[in-house]
Amino acid sequence: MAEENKGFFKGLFGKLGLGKETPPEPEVEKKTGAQEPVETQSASDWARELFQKMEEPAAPEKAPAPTAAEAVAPAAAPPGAPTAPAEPVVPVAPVEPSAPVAPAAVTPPPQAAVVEQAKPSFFERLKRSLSKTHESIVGRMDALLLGKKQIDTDTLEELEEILITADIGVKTTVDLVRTLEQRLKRAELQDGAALKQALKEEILVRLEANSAPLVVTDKKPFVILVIGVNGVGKTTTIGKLAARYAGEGKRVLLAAADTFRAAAAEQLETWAGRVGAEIVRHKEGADPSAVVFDACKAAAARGCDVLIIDTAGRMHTKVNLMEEMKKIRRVLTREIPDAPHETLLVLDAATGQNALSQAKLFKEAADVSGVVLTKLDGSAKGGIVVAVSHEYALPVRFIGVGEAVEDLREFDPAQFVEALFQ
Ligand SMILES: Nc1nc2c(ncn2[C@@H]2O[C@H](COP(=O)(O)OP(=O)(O)OP(=O)(O)O)[C@@H](O)[C@H]2O)c(=O)[nH]1
Repeated sequence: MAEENKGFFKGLFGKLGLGKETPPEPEVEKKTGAQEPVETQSASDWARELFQKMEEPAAPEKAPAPTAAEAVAPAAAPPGAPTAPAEPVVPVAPVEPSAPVAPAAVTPPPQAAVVEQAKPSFFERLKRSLSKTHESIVGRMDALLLGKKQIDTDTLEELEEILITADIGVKTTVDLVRTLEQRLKRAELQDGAALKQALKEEILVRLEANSAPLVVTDKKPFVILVIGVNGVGKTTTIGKLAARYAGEGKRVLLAAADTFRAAAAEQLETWAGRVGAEIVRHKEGADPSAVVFDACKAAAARGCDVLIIDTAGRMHTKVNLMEEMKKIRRVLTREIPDAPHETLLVLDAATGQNALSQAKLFKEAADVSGVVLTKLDGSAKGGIVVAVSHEYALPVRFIGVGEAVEDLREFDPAQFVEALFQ
């Protein structure tokens, strides 16, 4: 399913005109959700159903067997799919058109087998996503400890090197190793197993110290400003968040303030239609602040619960970034005095140290209040989660482990560490 989606996404959102930065032109056309209504009801019902399923506790062992409908319902249609999600289709044996068939004659599909293959628990998927990171930390640690009778300071020095090269970050690694040295002095690290357990505990302590979920309060609208350089997965993350909140029954409005690229607004519009959200967008090249202004007005007029603002990620220098952010915030606070309620920085975990540099730049320039780490799936650089959280004291709100809508999950430090070490 993920592979299928990948191909679909690539085809649909190919980077048309990427890097093409046209100068802002006077705003000519405006398009809002009001002018082009979306089938809000059915799509949000679909999102609600999906997220109800997602919020079932992730069992490390085995997921409970879903119902017959779940067994055949599509997990997530790719963006661009019809707005109204398809009804679950229960496959039945083909019949002759003229031959009347009694209902009892319909043979149910072999559900259990389909379900087991189609729906691994989120923990299982997380574990799979972190397998390369597991290899780069735990795998190398196992090789280091192989045949070692006792743990000494040399072992910890070698562990230090492993952690630094696994993108845990220099500052966090030094802090971790110092703590392990103290535990060694207290004779707490008798063997390799004790060292591994101690490292796991210390990583968890550091993740938990800065961990906090994103709480969407009843402020109307609750404004989430989404920032990050281009290509990290901002738009996709916004789509997934919109699906989450629409699934909770909230009225969601998206603001397409990434006006540099027409495809960005189109991509967002596709997500809006798909998950039952509304959208405010202007023409390519329009002033992002004008989009924000219109979106604030629309959100207030329509009584929206959540307003999510997509921004362009082409602000390469700190000065540019600060100027652009100041402008957007000025417009925002004029309309909604305490907004944004969350400034969410999206980072691509696969970029490792680069993501860490972005966290530094954006934290200094843009008042970040939470982080989303995307593309943990298949990356060996998952250690960056620990570095971002500990080094910059930024709460990781969500992690992305794939392109599908259910692949964005609230960050749970204990679950993350467990999946990493298992
Ligand atoms: N494997 C994987 N791919 C992801 C994840 N999140 C986003 N992507 C993919 O990353 C690519 C870029 O995502 P976008 O949402 O377009 O990124 P963006 O930051 O909005 O990019 P611009 O619009 O160019 O600024 C898309 O192909 C997404 O499907 C994730 O968690 N895992």
